[in-house]
Amino acid sequence: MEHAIELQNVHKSLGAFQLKDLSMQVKKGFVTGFVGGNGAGKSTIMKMILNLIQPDAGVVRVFGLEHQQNEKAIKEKIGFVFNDSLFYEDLTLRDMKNLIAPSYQNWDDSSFQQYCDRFALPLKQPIKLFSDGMKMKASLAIALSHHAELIIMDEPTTNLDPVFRRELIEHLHDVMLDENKTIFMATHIMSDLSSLADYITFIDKGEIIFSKDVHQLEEKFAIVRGGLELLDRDTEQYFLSIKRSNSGFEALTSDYETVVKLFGREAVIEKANLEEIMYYSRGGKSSGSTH
Ligand SMILES: Nc1ncnc2c1ncn2[C@@H]1O[C@H](COP(=O)(O)OP(=O)(O)OP(=O)(O)O)[C@@H](O)[C@H]1O
Repeated sequence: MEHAIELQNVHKSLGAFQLKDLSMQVKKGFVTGFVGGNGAGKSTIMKMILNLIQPDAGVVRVFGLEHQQNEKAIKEKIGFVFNDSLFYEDLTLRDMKNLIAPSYQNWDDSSFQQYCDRFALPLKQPIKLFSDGMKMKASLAIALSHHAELIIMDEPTTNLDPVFRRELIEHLHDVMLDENKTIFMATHIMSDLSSLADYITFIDKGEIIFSKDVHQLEEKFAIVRGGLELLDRDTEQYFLSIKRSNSGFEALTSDYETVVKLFGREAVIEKANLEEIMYYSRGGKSSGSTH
């Protein structure tokens, strides 16, 4: 299957921060949530996908194409929505649209009009009078109006109140139902992803810890709590990370069924939610045994 995004053996140094030999893929036609703590490297990777920064080594492909030879073609295929407003805020949305539209071959004015109606965006008001939620919707309307196949969103819901957040997520649902798009979205708000995302890619300190199907995460990942006497070389292999204390251990497994068979009632085993999976995965391999 052709991937919407592919990073292969990418290296990048930014001050003290490094991406070392990073490889990842984003599946075409699905929503992938990109999660990880502050400074994990999400924006850096998104900027590389948009060709705003370049890797020191390695390859970035968008729909199989590399930026160097296909800058214009890739630009047509990507729409981006960032947390910070990228507009000249003294302009009206109509003026802003008139400024942006000529740079896209596939710009579709009637589609833009439809999204502005759907998102209740006023065209004749200066953008500085828009709320954060309206600015976000305006970015999305522009991203969708040049028929971008890939929508990249960097924390689109961070500044939004719960009502606007839900509305935006519903619009994204509609976009996925209506059209054959790929959405790659960085966020810290896990509840946004549980209803929207098909896949989750988790990055920590510049390292991809996992990239998995949401259902697989829900079905297979669990938190196990028990006494230290349950841990030995055999049992530890079923855990991705283990936190030990005087009163016992807490561990993350990606093999719920086997661990239930192994420990039965000797341990407390509960399915893990996304936040717990991230919390226990943090630090990756250094925080405990791996398999
Ligand atoms: N131009 C730069 N010069 C030096 N360091 C940089 C530069 N740009 C980013 N960094 C560093 O790279 C690291 C990764 O930053 P990045 O913005 O990609 O993280 P993030 O996962 O998007 O974080 P957040 O969730 O807080 O937005 C951070 O430690 C940041 O300080």
